[in-house]
Amino acid sequence: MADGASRTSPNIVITGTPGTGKSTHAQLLANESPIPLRHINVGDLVKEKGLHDGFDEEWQSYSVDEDKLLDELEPLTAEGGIILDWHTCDAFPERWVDLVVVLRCDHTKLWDRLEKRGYPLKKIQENNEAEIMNVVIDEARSSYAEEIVVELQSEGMEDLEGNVARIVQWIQAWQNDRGTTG
Ligand SMILES: Nc1ncnc2c1ncn2[C@@H]1O[C@H](COP(=O)(O)OP(=O)(O)O)[C@@H](O)[C@H]1O
Repeated sequence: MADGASRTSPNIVITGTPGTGKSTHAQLLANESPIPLRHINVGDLVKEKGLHDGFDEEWQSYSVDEDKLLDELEPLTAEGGIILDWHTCDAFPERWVDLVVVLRCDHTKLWDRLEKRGYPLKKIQENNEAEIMNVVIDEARSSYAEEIVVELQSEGMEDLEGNVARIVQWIQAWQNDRGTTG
């Protein structure tokens, strides 16, 4: 069974309330990483591969079939070098994951981002409240070892660039620790 010790590239989860900047971070990280990383937008994968039990009109979201999702992701994560971009993280087994980045954003900024995205008011309120109530960071801390969970602010471009530079440094250190560089 593949675990962190057998991977030559790390698997990185980028999580956070919708609108905190997961996809933006994941794309920049995939571009700037010293090793090839594949960005998987889990929400898009669920839609493309039909890994759900239908669309919930009230909440404007898919009811994800987690068993199907995990079966789809298992062989990909076994190889390593994956960025998992999703608004929740506790479904992913600990053995898959080397680093969990939880993005945070001031709730008024988040509200504006979600409004621009055209979300219905109910969905904006739900997500805004989740950010205020620390839902995703609490979930990450209760699902993974403390030392692999990193909480980062994502409010401006300087945050984005600094966060990605920090994750790149972490990747280099991860490789050095395992003697997989060069
Ligand atoms: N650190 C940041 N600085 C400025 N704008 C950001 C930042 N992070 C995200 N955004 C903007 O917020 C919006 C939502 O970002 P996105 O990456 O799609 O979020 P998520 O994947 O978490 O739903 C986008 O318009 C993006 O450009």
